[in-house]
Amino acid sequence: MTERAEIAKARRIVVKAGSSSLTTPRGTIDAARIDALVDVLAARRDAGAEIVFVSSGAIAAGLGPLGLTRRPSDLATQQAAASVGQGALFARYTSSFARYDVTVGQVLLTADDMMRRSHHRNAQRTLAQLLALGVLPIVNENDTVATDEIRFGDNDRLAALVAHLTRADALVLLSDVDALYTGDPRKPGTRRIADVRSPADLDGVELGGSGRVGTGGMVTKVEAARIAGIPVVLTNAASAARAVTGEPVGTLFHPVDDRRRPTRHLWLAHATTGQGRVLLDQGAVDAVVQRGKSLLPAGVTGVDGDFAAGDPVDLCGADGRVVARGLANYDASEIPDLMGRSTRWLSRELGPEYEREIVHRDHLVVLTER
Ligand SMILES: Nc1ncnc2c1ncn2[C@@H]1O[C@H](COP(=O)(O)OP(=O)(O)O)[C@@H](O)[C@H]1O
Ligand SMILES: N[C@@H](CCC(=O)OP(=O)(O)O)C(=O)O
Repeated sequence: MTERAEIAKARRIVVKAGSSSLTTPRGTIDAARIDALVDVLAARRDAGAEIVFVSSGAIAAGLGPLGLTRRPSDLATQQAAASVGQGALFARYTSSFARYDVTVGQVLLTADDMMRRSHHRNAQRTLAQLLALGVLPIVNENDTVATDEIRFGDNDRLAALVAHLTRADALVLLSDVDALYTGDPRKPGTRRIADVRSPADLDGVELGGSGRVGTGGMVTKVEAARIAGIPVVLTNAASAARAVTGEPVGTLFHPVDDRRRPTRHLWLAHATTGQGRVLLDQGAVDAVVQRGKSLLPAGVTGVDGDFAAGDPVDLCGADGRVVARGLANYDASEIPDLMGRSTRWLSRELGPEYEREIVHRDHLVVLTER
């Protein structure tokens, strides 16, 4: 089955719309375009799919009401605009979906929520429950509390992570451009790319910056497609109806790997950042990367950073390259006394609780295939 057919048959679809598709140049919600998009989502839902909608546009929709003519550069004003705009957007979604008797639920997430395993699980459970209750979840970043350091900024990566959270079958990214082009389509001579089947298909493609009100441009969309691990269609809002029914519009990013990885692995690989580094000798790199083994203290040669047991840490080879990420079983400060020792020695000398691995294989994901 081609991935286009898979989209036509998808039981659960995450659809993400960028700011430019939902707001006017005056910095207000674009009610007509929102209604048109809601028509599409309601129809696809009627045809049997569960839809999770990721909506940007809070900042852009808050500009007009605050008398701002362009996106502010400081975080506090962006957050104020998002607070105003998010309310306006959600009110419109509520009334627009009500035309179809569809109840919507607002889910605001931060990058930090995605990174913390317990928050991630809570978000997963809430989304599952909303879907079970027949509610259509509408997700955005919780801009009012996001800080500059840990912020999605654009919603493309958030949409890919929501696709993981909900185990969606397909992801549709709606932008102000109808496809990925060989270069910024605002320049002459660029060509549409209909399919991206492997990273090699992106060789020589110029991934430019964002349009009028968006953030991230094509770079974040291509990145989102890479991490989603499911078929991803990129097109514009005008082609949304055709995109969600699997017609050959826009650009289809084919998943590189057919295997669906467990949510836990996707979370570790894409939602977390290493809170420190554990250095491995070559034998340990081989054991972890080639043979899917746990990381034992014997193969550790060093540790960097100030992480606590349970934190995600990067596992690095002798050359410093990150080969895997996993949840540490020890605080960083404990590891120097353990490294290079056999588990048997540690258990005999320090007690049976020291028999545990530095990182257990169930909480470890190999990153070298990226
Ligand atoms: N290679 C490319 N192909 C398509 N669009 C591109 C490319 N490089 C840059 N762009 C620009 O990216 C913009 C879309 O990104 P962005 O403004 O962040 O959208 P959104 O608000 O939908 O997330 C388009 O308006 C387009 O001008
Ligand atoms: N969470 C932000 C997203 C900002 C943004 O510009 O995103 P996008 O339009 O998807 O590139 C908002 O709602 O304004």
